[in-house]
Amino acid sequence: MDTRLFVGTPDYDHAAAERLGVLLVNLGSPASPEVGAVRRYLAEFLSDRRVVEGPRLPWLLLLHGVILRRRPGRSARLYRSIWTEAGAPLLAIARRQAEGLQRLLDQRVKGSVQVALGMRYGEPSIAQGLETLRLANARRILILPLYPQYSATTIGTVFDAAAQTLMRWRWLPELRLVNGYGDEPVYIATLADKIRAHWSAHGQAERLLLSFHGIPQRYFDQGDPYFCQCHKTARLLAEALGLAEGHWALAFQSRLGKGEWLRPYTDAVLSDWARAGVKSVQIAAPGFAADCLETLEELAVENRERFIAAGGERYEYIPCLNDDPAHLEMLARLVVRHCSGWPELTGTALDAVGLEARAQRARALGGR
Ligand SMILES: C=CC1=C(C)c2cc3[nH]c(cc4nc(cc5[nH]c(cc1n2)c(C)c5CCC(=O)O)C(CCC(=O)O)=C4C)c(C)c3C=C
Ligand SMILES: [Fe+2]
Ligand SMILES: [Fe+2]
Repeated sequence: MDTRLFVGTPDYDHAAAERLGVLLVNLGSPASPEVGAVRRYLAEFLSDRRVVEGPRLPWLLLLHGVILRRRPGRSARLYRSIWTEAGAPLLAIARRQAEGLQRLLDQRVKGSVQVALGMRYGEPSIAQGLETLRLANARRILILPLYPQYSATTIGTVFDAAAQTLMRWRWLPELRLVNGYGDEPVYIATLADKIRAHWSAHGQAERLLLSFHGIPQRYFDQGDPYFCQCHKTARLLAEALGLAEGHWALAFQSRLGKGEWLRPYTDAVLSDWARAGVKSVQIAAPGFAADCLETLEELAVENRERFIAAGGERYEYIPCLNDDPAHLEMLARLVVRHCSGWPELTGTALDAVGLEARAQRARALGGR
């Protein structure tokens, strides 16, 4: 453990090149699909006040007395069903995203950018990612949470964790935080291309369901913009795909506990559709940048069973953008736009890409 009050670099090399740091962040996964590791992960996740608000003491008693005794067993079984040779899918994909983004930026910025990975829960942590950037002499840092829509439960808590580390740095970097990108024309276009490619390969189902992770309804009532941002992403995507009203819907998945969460619920919509005679559906998750337990198990397996049991016949899950080249290109463009004006980009080919992306955005917004 570092016992210094503030972490500094007394042997700083004044001749060393300054770099631009990009901290790519996602939620994180347990270290292994075993019950103990899942319990540690859930304990960290569900102790986060941004995730579970409300009176502290009753919640901690419930969490440690009941939830952390029961849930890890069930969650571990589900994690085992999706675990890969490279580990948890979310983390394995995040590593490939970070490597791919580094490659793309290297081609264009000639080594002055360092990409690091930080997971909000588990490892590599946000503190470890920031330390990598500090040691790389990143004097400017862009934090890029891989959450297209803002919620206090996701991007809010990423900021908290980064701030907690930076509070101990003697020499702070310049900082920027990407606060969601779910309405960026380049994001919508990349998603639309992915869905159209699926249609070309498999044909189009009767309906498309756009499923987002839910949050408790009362967070929305108290001002969390997540619900509205999900609706905006879904509307823009449906428009880009030319989908008529009635051929698509938005729903929220992954609720936890007995309280009200954002509606409509994904599982209920699928059952209603099947009972109403809809035979084929495709389902995509535009709120997830990488496949994970919530998509690979809940969407691809659990909800399929529900739809078929209720009378549906054809159910296809369309994977997330993951490390698709088009996704990495989109992320590179996002980095460039958000780092606009920072010295590492000035006068480079990337700056030109940034200007073009801004012009594209202005055209898209002007057209609506
Ligand atoms: C009160 C609980 C939870 C809130 C609020 C919440 C919001 C939220 N989560 C994501 C993205 C992901 N969540 C994932 C797993 C997951 N989520 C919760 C609880 C809340 N999430 C739990 C307990 C779990 C763990 C799995 C389980 O036991 O069910 C994941 C997948 C992680 C993985 O390892 O694959 C993601 C991704 C968002 C975007 C969000 C709010 C907008
Ligand atoms: Fe979650
Ligand atoms: Fe789930």
